Amino acid sequence: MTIQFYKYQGTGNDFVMIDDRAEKFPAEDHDLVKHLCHRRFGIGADGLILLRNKAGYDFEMVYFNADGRLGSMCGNGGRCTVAFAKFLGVFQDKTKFLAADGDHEATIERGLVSLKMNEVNGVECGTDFYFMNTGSPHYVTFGENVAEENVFEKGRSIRYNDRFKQEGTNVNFAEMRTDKSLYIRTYERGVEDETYSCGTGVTASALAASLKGLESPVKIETPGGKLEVSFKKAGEHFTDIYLTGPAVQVFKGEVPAQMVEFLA
Ligand SMILES: N[C@H](CCC[C@H](N)C(=O)O)C(=O)O
Repeated sequence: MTIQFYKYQGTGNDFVMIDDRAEKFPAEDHDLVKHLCHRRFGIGADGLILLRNKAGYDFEMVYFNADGRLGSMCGNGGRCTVAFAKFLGVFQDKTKFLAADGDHEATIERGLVSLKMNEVNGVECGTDFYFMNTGSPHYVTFGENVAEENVFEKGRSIRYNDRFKQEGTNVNFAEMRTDKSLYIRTYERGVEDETYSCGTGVTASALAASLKGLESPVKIETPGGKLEVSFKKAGEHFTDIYLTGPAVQVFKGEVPAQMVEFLA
């Protein structure tokens, strides 16, 4: 069996994207997913996404982290899957799809995908951090000179501390700039490294920043590009959360049968 795939990136968060409407992909083979995501032995990606049919929805997004395990929600991956669905002709103007954390709606305008995220009910406010679930768990810490931060070392030490080592967490380092925009770098669980951008992390950081006084919409820059997060806020209850930014098809290809068999 060969595997046809596309490669997408959303602000540098990159994904192997597979049209699996025929449900042929061996999704239980986590080693295969891990190999396909490997940057030396495979295609190379932060995650792998299957687009599948789902009754009552335009499609379902099934997301795996680069470590091969089924993931929770992925904001940039969600935006890329919407762009892929549009490319495949699965929807026209507005789409409704199912992801790991439930229903999502999205639109595409001038190449920018606007993805509705799940409501956030409650944020843990620590002494020097915020912790919340935006579809995936996110620890957010604010600082200065985030460009110089050792995101890998510090992020990893938080992700593997006593509190988080079991379930894991993503760790975001955010800087509030004088123009009220945010600069964010993220250590991602499941990739276990810094990625160029993390959609659910950018969303969590924008909501955390709103508790420090920033108003919607929040403009964000990550090492991989620019995003925007808008929302409605009532205390620590957030609704109508939209993550907006580019999602780009980079190339398409085929994993040959002997490689799939070798990996299996
Ligand atoms: N890159 C993703 C985050 C994936 C979350 C995943 N790394 C986890 O929580 O296990 C995003 O754009 O939202």
